[in-house]
Amino acid sequence: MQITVIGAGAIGGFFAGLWAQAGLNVTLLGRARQAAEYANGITVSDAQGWQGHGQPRFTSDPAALAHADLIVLTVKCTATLNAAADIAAHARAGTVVLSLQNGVSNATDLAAALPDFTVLPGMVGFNVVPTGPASWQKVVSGHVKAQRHPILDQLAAIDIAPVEQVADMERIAWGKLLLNLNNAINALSNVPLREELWQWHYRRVFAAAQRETLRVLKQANIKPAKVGAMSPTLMPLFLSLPDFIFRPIANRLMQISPTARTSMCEDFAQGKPSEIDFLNGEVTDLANRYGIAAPVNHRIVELVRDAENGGRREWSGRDLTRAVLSRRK
Ligand SMILES: NC(=O)C1=CN([C@@H]2O[C@H](COP(=O)(O)OP(=O)(O)OC[C@H]3O[C@@H](n4cnc5c(N)ncnc54)[C@H](OP(=O)(O)O)[C@@H]3O)[C@@H](O)[C@H]2O)C=CC1
Ligand SMILES: CC(C)(CO)C(=O)C(=O)O
Repeated sequence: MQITVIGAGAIGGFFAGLWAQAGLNVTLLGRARQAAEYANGITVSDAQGWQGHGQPRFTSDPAALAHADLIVLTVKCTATLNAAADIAAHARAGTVVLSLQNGVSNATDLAAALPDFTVLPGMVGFNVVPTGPASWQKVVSGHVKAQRHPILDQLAAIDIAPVEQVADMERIAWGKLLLNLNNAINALSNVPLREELWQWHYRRVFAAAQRETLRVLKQANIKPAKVGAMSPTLMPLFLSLPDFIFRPIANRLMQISPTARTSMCEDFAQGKPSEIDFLNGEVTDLANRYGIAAPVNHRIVELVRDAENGGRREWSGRDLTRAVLSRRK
């Protein structure tokens, strides 16, 4: 049974290393420039002190997809269709493709591009950061979930990040998207996740984006699942609490290491296009389809696009609140 992970970044590097150290047969399909970095395997760890080392095969040749029994896609949403073209060109028809990406539309897009393959949506509920070359650490508590399929049984019992199989991923994907509404705020703040969430002004913007999204989802009759420590409807209330109440409760509910940053913050740092269209952009698209306004998410999309085009990147909580919330009407 061969697993090929496409994308040797944070999520791909972490899972390829984790699964290889657990004894699974793993190939990591990355870019040619990454070959030297991954030549001696991958160190994986968590923030509680666990550490392991795995040695997946590294290749930058998509022809290697011909040997895969399970393909795990860990590229950014902006790269999904290019990766799908590689899969269509090289992998065997019928191969299972698991998307471990954020957003709600990757699996649908993949299924449309790969009609002869079995596509499974998946969700990674935690954050991964580099701790050195070919060295990845899980720095936020959380789970991995995926659409049920027998081929995933081999990933179910792996410590640190077991893959839980579920019957319906749509509600879970929307539950995760509610958390990912913070990715843009974190990127625009340009401070680590914990430092950002510890500030009421940033949380106000996050809560407003969530409230608006919950209203849109209600119209669309989508009931987002609980993905983090709290139900989706309680989250905006919790985020709106003053710091002196929020911080001690948050400390008990979630582990966020001081180095954690959202993946969009990393995109900004590396000058890569962000996934904004697949996160807050999904909300504004859905709102448009139902003829309702989503000014908070709309404004956040605008600010991220502006930052990507050279505009302001380091927003204080107060300035961001003013820029997003004062123009709501
Ligand atoms: N980072 C995190 O902690 C979390 C990320 N996620 C989600 O997981 C997904 C992956 O994110 P992340 O790991 O951070 O992304 P990264 O940008 O760190 O890694 C993606 C890698 O895939 C490479 N890539 C893109 N297309 C191909 C291709 N066709 N063949 C081979 N390699 C390719 C990219 O190379 P290049 O840059 O050259 O294109 C890059 O090295 C995203 O949807 C993200 O939102 C979910 C939870 C947490
Ligand atoms: C941080 C986390 C886990 C939730 O926002 C994430 O999904 C990301 O960084 O993209």
